[in-house]
Amino acid sequence: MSSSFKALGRLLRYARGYRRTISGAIACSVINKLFDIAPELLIGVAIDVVVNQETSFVAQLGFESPRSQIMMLGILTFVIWAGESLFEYLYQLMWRGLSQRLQSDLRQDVYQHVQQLDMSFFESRPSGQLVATLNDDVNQLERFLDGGANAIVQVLVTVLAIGTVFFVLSPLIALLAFVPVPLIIAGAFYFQRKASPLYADVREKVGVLSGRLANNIAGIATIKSFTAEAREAARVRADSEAYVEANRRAIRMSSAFIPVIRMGILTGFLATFLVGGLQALSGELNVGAYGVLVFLTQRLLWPMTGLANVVDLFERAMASTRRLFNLLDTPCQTQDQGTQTLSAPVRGEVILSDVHFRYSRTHGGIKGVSLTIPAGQMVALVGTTGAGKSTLIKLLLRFLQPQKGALYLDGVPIDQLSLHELRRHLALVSQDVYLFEGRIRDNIAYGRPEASDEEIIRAARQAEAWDFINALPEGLDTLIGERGARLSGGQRQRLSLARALLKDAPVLILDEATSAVDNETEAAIQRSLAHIAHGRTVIVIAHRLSTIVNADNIVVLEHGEIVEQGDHQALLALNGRYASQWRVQTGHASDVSGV
Ligand SMILES: Nc1ncnc2c1ncn2[C@@H]1O[C@H](COP(=O)(O)OP(=O)(O)OP(=O)(O)O)[C@@H](O)[C@H]1O
Repeated sequence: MSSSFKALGRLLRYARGYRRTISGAIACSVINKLFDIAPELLIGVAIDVVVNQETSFVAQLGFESPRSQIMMLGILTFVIWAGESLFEYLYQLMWRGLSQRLQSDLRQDVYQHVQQLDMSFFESRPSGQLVATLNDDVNQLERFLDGGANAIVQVLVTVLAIGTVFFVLSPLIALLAFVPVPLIIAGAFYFQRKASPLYADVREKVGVLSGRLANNIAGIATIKSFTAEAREAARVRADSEAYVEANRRAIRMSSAFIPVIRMGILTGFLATFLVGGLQALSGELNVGAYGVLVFLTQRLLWPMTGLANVVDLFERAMASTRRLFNLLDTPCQTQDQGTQTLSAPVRGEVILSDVHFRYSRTHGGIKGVSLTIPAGQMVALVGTTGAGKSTLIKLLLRFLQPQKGALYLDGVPIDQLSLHELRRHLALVSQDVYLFEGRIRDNIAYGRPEASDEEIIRAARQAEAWDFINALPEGLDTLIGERGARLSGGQRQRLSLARALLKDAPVLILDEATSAVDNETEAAIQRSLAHIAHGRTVIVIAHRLSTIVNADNIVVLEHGEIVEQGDHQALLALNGRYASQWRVQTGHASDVSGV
């Protein structure tokens, strides 16, 4: 329970900027509720007018004739109903407006924070879970603010306002009618305490389910090719059932609440009804006051049945709020505090000095790599799978932080540069090409949205992508589908190369750009490599050694360490791991130990 109020406190602090709207919304809810219970008072006053006529309560206010008293009550009734409607309109407008603003702010803030988080954060959880938090959890909060917040305010006003009327009219009956109130409130909090972990569980389960769905839809080709549909359907069923079960436990708890509350209400109502009736009969209590008390007991106690729903909404919303703030509180390991800038023109010299990095989960990584890549050179990283090639690239991009050693760009330690300053000088064609849904033009221009068509076409030509783009009926305006689904693998590779080239960074990094493509694309990339290497530093991770024979330096990695380096001829002459792998790949295999 306390954690829910903590979450609420946090939410209120977050919503500081909306303090005026919140106060306005609360004020409108309060006024609306006061108007809402006023007609019951008027009924009592009307009964009093009819029974007591010239000696009635209204007569004492100066309206002597019973007719003028009734007319006055009619006008008052009109004003009260009109006021109630007006303030209902206003509080709806304010609460809903607030809910829209807050949900949008929170979603944007959480998204912006999540975007800054380290790659390891994304590797350690299913993306669907994040999407669930950004969508479902934000929506829960919206639902609470749309209705729940107003309901809480109005229940409080009801108790206070009706309580005051009761004590004025008959303190004895007030006591009797109010006996169930603490019980009901205690019951609501008891229920809330029990329900809280159940709702946390519901949110958890929905996250798992969304994660599974998103993963499966993304991996649908794999599922189909392994004919694993039945197995996946069973897993989705299990997750979906777990969600149903978690909800069922929460529902069982919330459903028990209302019948219990109703019995409490009955006690209060009966007490007012019987004791008040007897007092009215004996003349101790005014008939009108008796009417008011009987009506108001209902108005007091019935809304409390709604308390269960409100607490329900509140709990769900606070479970979601906690998840959102947890994301917002997730610290970013990669410090972006560098303030140095590189002096122009950036040459693109990269130096690694005794760099160590170990992944905590797999103990893979790199150990003590020192390497100088002079500006303008092409360096190839080769080595067996898992040797640490991609890890080196991630360290250079500062997706990872070295545990020891340092990396330099143009002589400046890269952690002294802001991430923006560092990354704008590095262009990456990554292992898994990611294209965005949209037009070819926007994908190529992703790094420089302001690029002209001429520049886009030049980059496409350099990446040997222009021929196929030009052959498409809609050319650069062709929509390529999610992740570029309407293009071939080779075309996707070429587009991502064009995208990197258009960025025109002094350092170009190609991570296995040639391993997953057809021979023609490989040849095309090889041709463009020779062309694009001109005037910039190129770091290539290659599996096909034929693509990098012209590299200035070929670095062979094994188990995270450099074991050989030199140009193609030098490495062949060394007759070590590179030479043996070269023989395997060119068909002169006498030794099959892989590089
Ligand atoms: N995110 C990660 N978390 C934990 N361990 C990792 C992670 N990424 C890579 N590793 C481990 O670190 C080692 C080096 O991986 P890396 O991806 O750098 O190899 P690579 O040389 O690029 O391999 P490949 O050529 O197959 O892509 C491997 O043993 C791998 O299991």
